[in-house]
Amino acid sequence: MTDVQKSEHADIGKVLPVLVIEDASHANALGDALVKGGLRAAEVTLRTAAGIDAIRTLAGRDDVIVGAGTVLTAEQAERSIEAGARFVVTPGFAPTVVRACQEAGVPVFPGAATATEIQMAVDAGLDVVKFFPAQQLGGAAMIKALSAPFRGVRFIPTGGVTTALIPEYLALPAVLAVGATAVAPADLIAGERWVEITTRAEQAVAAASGGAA
Ligand SMILES: O=C(O)C(=O)C[C@H](O)[C@H](O)COP(=O)(O)O
Repeated sequence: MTDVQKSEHADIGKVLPVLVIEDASHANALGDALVKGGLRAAEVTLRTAAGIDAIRTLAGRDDVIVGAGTVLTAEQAERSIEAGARFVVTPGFAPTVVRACQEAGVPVFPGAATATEIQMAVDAGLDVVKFFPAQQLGGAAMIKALSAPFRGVRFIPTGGVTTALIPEYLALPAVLAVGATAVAPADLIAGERWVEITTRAEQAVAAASGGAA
């Protein structure tokens, strides 16, 4: 693994909002809402056509660390990185995508749901995986079990992670951060409900630091 990757792990913080943005013109107001709520990293999914433009907009800000999510192909990884993505997240493990990110020197957090997939990530030189879909796979108990043989691996559980579940996941030393759409759900973004998103961000930050969810 590269030094770049290691040194950037901490930059995503403890809570990574997973964003589904339908209209790229929402990106800046959304960035403001998240930053105001105490979050600085965000994963913009490529589930929507606006994803790349939203990444480009957020990458232009020095108060936001933006990554790309739902990256399924090497070409999407390259386009995201060209748009300014500082990290790449994938739902499963694709060697071509991992390689494209490594060649670009950009951290990649591939999805892993089984010991075999974690082992593939380790074999590719990685030490951080997205554990997806976390809650459906057995949640914190499953990560605890999987982390026993993979001592150096850190997990970003994502999928079904509510604010109330954040403390349980972050209590595990193997958990680097949690990912969730719950901080800024697509309907709140589309409805431009920035105050509510800031409140949700604040609640997530409080939950992550051991305060009330
Ligand atoms: O499209 C992707 O690759 C993803 O990023 C999947 C998301 O991480 C989860 O769907 C988030 O799950 P929820 O927080 O339960 O909504």
